[in-house]
Amino acid sequence: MSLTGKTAVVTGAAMGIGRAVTELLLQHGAKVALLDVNETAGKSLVEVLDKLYGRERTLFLSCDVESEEQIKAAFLKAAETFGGIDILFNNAGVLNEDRWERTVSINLMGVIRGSYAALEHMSKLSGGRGGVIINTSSLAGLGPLPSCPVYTATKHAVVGFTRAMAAASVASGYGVRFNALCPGFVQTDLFSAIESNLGRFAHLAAATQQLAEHFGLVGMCDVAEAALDMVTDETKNGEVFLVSPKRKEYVNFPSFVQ
Ligand SMILES: NC(=O)C1=CN([C@@H]2O[C@H](COP(=O)(O)OP(=O)(O)OC[C@H]3O[C@@H](n4cnc5c(N)ncnc54)[C@H](O)[C@@H]3O)[C@@H](O)[C@H]2O)C=CC1
Ligand SMILES: CC/C=C\CC(=O)/C=C/C=C\C=C\C=C\[C@@H](O)[C@@H](O)C/C=C\CCC(=O)O
Repeated sequence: MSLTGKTAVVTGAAMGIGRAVTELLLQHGAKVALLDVNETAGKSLVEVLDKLYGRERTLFLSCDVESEEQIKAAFLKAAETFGGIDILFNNAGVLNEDRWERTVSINLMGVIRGSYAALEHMSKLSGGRGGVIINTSSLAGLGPLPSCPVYTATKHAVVGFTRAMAAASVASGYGVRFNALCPGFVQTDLFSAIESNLGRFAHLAAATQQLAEHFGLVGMCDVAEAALDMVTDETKNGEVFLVSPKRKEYVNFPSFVQ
């Protein structure tokens, strides 16, 4: 799948992994609607991107993925501006074990809200032209992090939701692929703020720091390239891409259907 002329929506696009994916999508010819709750960061990034790629290929929309209303409005504006939506990257996420309901609302419910709102524009059953949705999970979506059980739960749930939606899409004829991205530790603001966000598990911060040292940091470019692979390879549906310093691979899950 060529990205030239395609329209992508990226949530949490203003910083970190979302910014890296946004820039890679633009480099490959896509138009990108950048959605983020951080208006200052979003607007200053778009100023930079406009100089590199032209004003007609980017659009910043202030959007809190905790709000279905804001998601729907942003997706409608993106579709009206660029003539439809082909790619959605549900990337916005936080790690906060103290404010754990908000963590669930953003990391899991935000992915569900975004996926369902995007299908209104992307599904072939509702006049869309199909496409692909990439949901950002984590290596913590494949194995537990004792220092952040709620974050772990949201990321495991994103994997399960993505794989189920991939099957539902085939069975329903949406024409929309669903894949999950599972990065290891990446040097971003989220990663930098871990120790102050572990809440009742703050006493486990050292163990998590040791785990990060054990795994090492994965490069932002490697993460973005993995996301791009799941976008452009039209054979990928229901796939989970693990990206850590030592492993860049699609995960094989056991089948329990006898
Ligand atoms: N940094 C890491 O080690 C890893 C991060 N991830 C995941 O990658 C995704 C991006 O995280 P990072 O780039 O590391 O974090 P980051 O903190 O650098 O960027 C997150 C972006 O999401 C935005 N955001 C936060 N809450 C939002 C909301 N309610 N609505 C809209 N935008 C919102 C922030 O303003 C920010 O621009 C998250 O889902 C995170 O769980 C996954 C694996 C590893
Ligand atoms: C703390 C989260 C930091 C950044 C966000 C993120 O999603 C990063 C995830 C990176 C790696 C996750 C690794 C998960 C590993 C698990 O499968 C188990 O191997 C960990 C088991 C024990 C951890 C030891 C401990 O923390 O006590």
